Parts: sequence; C-alpha cells; structure tokens
Amino acid sequence: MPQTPPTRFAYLGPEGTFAEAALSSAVAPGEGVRRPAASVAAALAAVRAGDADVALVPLENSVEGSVPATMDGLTDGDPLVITREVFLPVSFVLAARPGTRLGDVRAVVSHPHALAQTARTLAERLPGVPTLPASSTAAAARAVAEGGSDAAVCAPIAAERYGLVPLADDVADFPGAVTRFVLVSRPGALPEPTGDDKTSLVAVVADRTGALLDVLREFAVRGISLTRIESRPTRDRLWVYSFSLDCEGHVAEARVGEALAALHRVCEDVRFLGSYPRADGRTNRPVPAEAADARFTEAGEWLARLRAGEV
Ligand SMILES: O=C(O)C(=O)Cc1ccccc1
Repeated sequence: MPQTPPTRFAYLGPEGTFAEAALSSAVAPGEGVRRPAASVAAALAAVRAGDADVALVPLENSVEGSVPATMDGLTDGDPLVITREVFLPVSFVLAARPGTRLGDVRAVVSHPHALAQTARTLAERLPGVPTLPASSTAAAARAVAEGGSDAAVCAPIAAERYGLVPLADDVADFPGAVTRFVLVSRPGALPEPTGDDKTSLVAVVADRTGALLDVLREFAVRGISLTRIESRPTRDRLWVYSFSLDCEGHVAEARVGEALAALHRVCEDVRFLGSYPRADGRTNRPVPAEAADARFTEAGEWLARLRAGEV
C-alpha cells in the first residue's frame, strides 16, 4: 500500500518560538516534518509554493491584538485558508548570556509583540534602555547568544535552547496573556462542521455611507455572532480599508453561507479565510430557530414551489 507522505509543517522559527510550542501542542509527537521559517511571510510563502503543506503562524494576542504580518500575509497573494486555531498561554523571561548583569544591558531585542507585552516591566527594570525588533522571540534569543545584543525577551525554553540565563522571570505586563495561532493551508476540502466552528474573512467595503453597517447587518439578520472585527488599511488604495472578521458558524451552514453570499453582493471584495473548529474553550451561541439549516431548506423549497406556479 502506498504510504501517505508526512505533513510538512512550516512554523515561525527558529527553534524555541511560541509558534513551535503551539505546533507541539496541536500535533502528536513525531507527527509530520516540522521546519522553522525565518518569518511569517516565509512560512506562508512556503505553503503557497507547495514546499510546505501547513504553516503555523501567530494571528493575535489577548494583550497586544493582531499580528499585522499574518493578517496582511493572509489577505494578499494566492488564497490560503485557516484549517485550525490553537491557543497558547505565553510567559516571557528577560534572558542574557551567562555572566551578564542587569546593569550591563544596553539594548533588549525581541519580537514586537513580545516587546509590547513587556514594555512597562522593561521600563521599570531597565529605564531608558532601547528595544530592538526581531523576527521572533527565539531569533532574538539566538542573536543574544551570538553576541548581537545584550538581552532578549523570549520563552524560558528559548533561553535554555540558546544557552542564555534569565535576568528576570515573568516580565509580562499582564500575566495570563494568550496568543492565538492558526494552521494555514492551500485551499482544499474544508474541515467538517463540528457545531462549534468559526469562519474568518476579509471584506473590502465600498466607500459610501453605511457600508460597514451593511456588512454587519448581513450577520445580524441571520443570527450570526461576530467574535472579532478590525479594520486594516488596504495599503494600495489611500484611506480605503478592509475589515477582517471572525464569526461563529461554518460556511457549510446555511445562515453563514447566505451571509457570505450577501457580502459578496454588497462589498467590493470578499476573501474567505476558512471555517474551522472553535478552540478558545467557548461554545457558539445557540442558533435562533429561524436561522437553523432546516428553516432555510424549507424556505427554499417553498420559494421553488412559488416559482413553479404551485402557489
Ligand atoms: O516570536 C515568537 O515566539 C512567536 O511565536 C510570535 C509571538 C511573539 C510574542 C508573543 C506571542 C507570539
């Protein structure tokens, strides 16, 4: 029997990122081959090029909000879809080469989201010390190990991986932060509906009064709750915005499918970004009786009879 090749995962690397930890929490030990990518863009590009089957990238954080590289990377270029979401609690250490003292630190390097989530604590402990961006927390730890900077904000496991020691533990401004990661693939068969799914999309609204209200109404009238909505600049069109949103439900369900079809009519552009099982530990709101699939089916049959003259 021919064996199915192992799934090739590309995650935001290098080794020791929160993205790698999220991947380990999502797939069984030994499952698939896992390759670090140098950036979110590189992970997504590997999937688009067919060099990887799945990218695991950070989408948003409970403290700092969305990760622009991922939001924009999913919106631009060949279509990709989210097949799964994974939530990971994040905690940070300030790590340095052995022998470094807090007073020796002249710059702190990390992923912008990690710097943002530790800004207050770093300002207290290292007043006036500048911060430098890195492509990931583990890339920052590696840079410190190589002597490129004095201290990194990273996961405890990254500090260990690159031979660093913590100068300070738990440097997060808000303990209990959680990061939402997504697994992204080229379009193909959708995950089966589970009854507790989310659907993600990006809509470019027309430049007219009430255009956003029109988008929201299509969800509201079908009893669909949104779990996230934010605007992003389209970037190629000055002051024109797209709205990136997640809603409850699966595109295979009538109310969600009809809402998307309605958006396709009222928006300039709609990009479907996938329907996948909800994993934030919450359950979808009950579907109003009039928005259940059976009611859509029955209404469609009724309309067909009218059109056939069977009034
Ligand atoms: O850089 C990492 O380790 C990542 O996986 C991205 C990230 C950065 C900061 C908080 C959560 C995730």
